[in-house]
Amino acid sequence: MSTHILEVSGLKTYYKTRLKEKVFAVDGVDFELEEGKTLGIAGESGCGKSTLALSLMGFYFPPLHYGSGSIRIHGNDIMKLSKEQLRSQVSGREIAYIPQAAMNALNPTLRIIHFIEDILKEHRPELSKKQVWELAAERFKTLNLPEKVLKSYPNELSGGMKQRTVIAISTILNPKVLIADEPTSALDVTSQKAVIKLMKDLLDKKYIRSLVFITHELPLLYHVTDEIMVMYAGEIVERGTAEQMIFDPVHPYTKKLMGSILVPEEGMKGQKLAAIPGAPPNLKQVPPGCRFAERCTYAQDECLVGKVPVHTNGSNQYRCHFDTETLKEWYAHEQS
Ligand SMILES: Nc1ncnc2c1ncn2[C@@H]1O[C@H](COP(=O)(O)OP(=O)(O)OP(=O)(O)O)[C@@H](O)[C@H]1O
Repeated sequence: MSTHILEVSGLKTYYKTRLKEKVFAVDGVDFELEEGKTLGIAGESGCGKSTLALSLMGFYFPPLHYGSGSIRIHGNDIMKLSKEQLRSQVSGREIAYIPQAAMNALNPTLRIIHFIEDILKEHRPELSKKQVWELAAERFKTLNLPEKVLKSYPNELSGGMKQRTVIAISTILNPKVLIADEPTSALDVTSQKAVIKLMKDLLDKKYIRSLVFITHELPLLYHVTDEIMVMYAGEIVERGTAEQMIFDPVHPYTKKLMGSILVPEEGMKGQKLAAIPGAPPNLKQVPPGCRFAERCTYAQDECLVGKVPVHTNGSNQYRCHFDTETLKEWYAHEQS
């Protein structure tokens, strides 16, 4: 039996602008996530990471539209459900999403317990107010968060505590998959570590079964995730184990992204995505052939036309016209 908790196949979603133009932000994405595993998603700004996260939740509200493809959680295609079924059966229970800057979106006039009461009122209506408090207090205790936070207002909490609180609230229903979009950005290093520890605790205690972690902080992905997927212009261009993606990337784009951290681990600290000359293509009108070709130093005429093959070598998959041997030869030549 498949141990895949999440299986995404041929997913295409797009924005429709006010001028009725389509922005193909997620353009044929396939991947699966095993139970108990953590997957990192990296890529430059605008490559479609957040749109993929929203799409996985089934959050299709204009201007975002579903095009085609399936999203299966434990084999059940959530795209076959109505909006109401998605809201009541999937969101928060099967899959939870913490958007970028979620901690700043908490209503400042409400105490933290209120947000938990709101969720449980909808999903566990049989619980009394006292039982909700007990459940919340127990959860906070096991996650090393002080119980008194439940009585606090959001603005009384530090940034790091607020973010950990948001994560605890979002996972109160024990969702199978948690998608965290840049959960550590804008936090100091100590708070980042506390947020990472909290997410590891959620997995260890089986409050969540799998984690999708979106971030620009490559060293974080290496330490937190089992696998990393790199997106470029709405597509997945490479996927592999965290170790392979950081230290032995195959796709020219991943190579450029990761190039700056091919140094001993200690040296990775503080590294961010390296700037790559040029800009990604306009997602309203994606070019034929390889989408990275214009910026790729290895591109040849054939890259500009035709379908780009996906190569599989063990756990590594990448989308490029060239085989691994050829690419590695070029890389070695460049270094010598
Ligand atoms: N509401 C919207 N309407 C039209 N286009 C949008 C909308 N939101 C995002 N886009 C476009 O969709 C594409 C993907 O954006 P998305 O925010 O998913 O990228 P991202 O990789 O998450 O970037 P970042 O790291 O900056 O959050 C971009 O071209 C962006 O301009």
